[in-house]
Amino acid sequence: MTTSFDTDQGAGVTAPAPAPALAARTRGLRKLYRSTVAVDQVDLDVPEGAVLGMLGPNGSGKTTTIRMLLGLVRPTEGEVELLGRPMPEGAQRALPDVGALVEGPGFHPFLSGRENLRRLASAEPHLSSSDIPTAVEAALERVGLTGAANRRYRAYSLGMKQRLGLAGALLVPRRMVVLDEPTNGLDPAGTREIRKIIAELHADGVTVLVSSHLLAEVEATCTHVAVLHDGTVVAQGELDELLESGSPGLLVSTPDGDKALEALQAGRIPAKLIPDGVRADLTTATAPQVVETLVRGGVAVHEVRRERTGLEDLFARLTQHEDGGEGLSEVDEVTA
Ligand SMILES: Nc1ncnc2c1ncn2[C@@H]1O[C@H](COP(=O)(O)OP(=O)(O)OP(=O)(O)O)[C@@H](O)[C@H]1O
Repeated sequence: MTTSFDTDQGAGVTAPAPAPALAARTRGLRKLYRSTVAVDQVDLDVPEGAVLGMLGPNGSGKTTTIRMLLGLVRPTEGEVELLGRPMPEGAQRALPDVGALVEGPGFHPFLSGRENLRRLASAEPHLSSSDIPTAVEAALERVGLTGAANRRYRAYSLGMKQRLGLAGALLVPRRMVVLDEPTNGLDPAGTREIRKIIAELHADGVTVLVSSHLLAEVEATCTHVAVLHDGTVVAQGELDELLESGSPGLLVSTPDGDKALEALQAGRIPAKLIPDGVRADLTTATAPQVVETLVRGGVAVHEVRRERTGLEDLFARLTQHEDGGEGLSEVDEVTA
């Protein structure tokens, strides 16, 4: 099942909204490793300015998709477009505007963090050599590595290596930043810093694509989400819409609970009493119909909001294995 939220939903009532500009898109993307299908028929849309969380259990194809987006892996079939350029052919034009933190960045083990970053900076087409020292120091500062900048890379902890990779992604202002499991190996303070950096990038209008198997991380930082399972996208869209779509309930706060229940029942809308009002079922009625029914029935409606599914429930439902197991391990659930 693929749940997508096209902007032209509801066409026929009003003119369809223009499709959002996409910072990245894939169509019919497929990657085979011998007989292993790593990614299958993936149509991914990354709207410009979004923070899109790519969620999926281990082995669901997140890293392979990201690698194909960045032109690091050639698709077996399908199309990839990054900042309007076909990949991997357009890599030279697209990549200078894309900062990426992907597994195993090629840092030199015997050079310090700072020296590694300087080497990386010298390969940045958007950075003149006179600006390299300032850009390197700013990036080190931003990821909290200034104090450890003179230590050799091989002496870095996993978290420090992640931070250095992130510093590389942030050396120059980018149009898009792609982060594959950025909080891997980071302690809670490091995780919070990553969230802050993602929020800053978002505020600056940068598109962020971040893969994660940590639901809380995605729920806290992302505007959009794409859920992968066994190499396919099983849901994608705005996070809020996705969460609301999972639960067809409208929560109505009212001091007239009994009266509200009576009015809804008379209107054949299934409902039940909840502590501060009623919950109306939206499988047969729309939210405006519920409100209209209540107002016509003389019910004082104080507040109306859609019931939201937790991302954890939604994710479990979408990635449930046929054997009944869920996509998350116990460790993940504890960490999330
Ligand atoms: N280089 C490769 N050679 C062979 N198989 C691969 C290779 N890279 C990935 N795969 C396989 O493709 C599938 C998808 O892997 P991928 O790393 O993209 O998933 P993922 O969602 O990023 O997983 P994780 O969260 O564990 O990093 C897995 O079955 C994996 O074993």
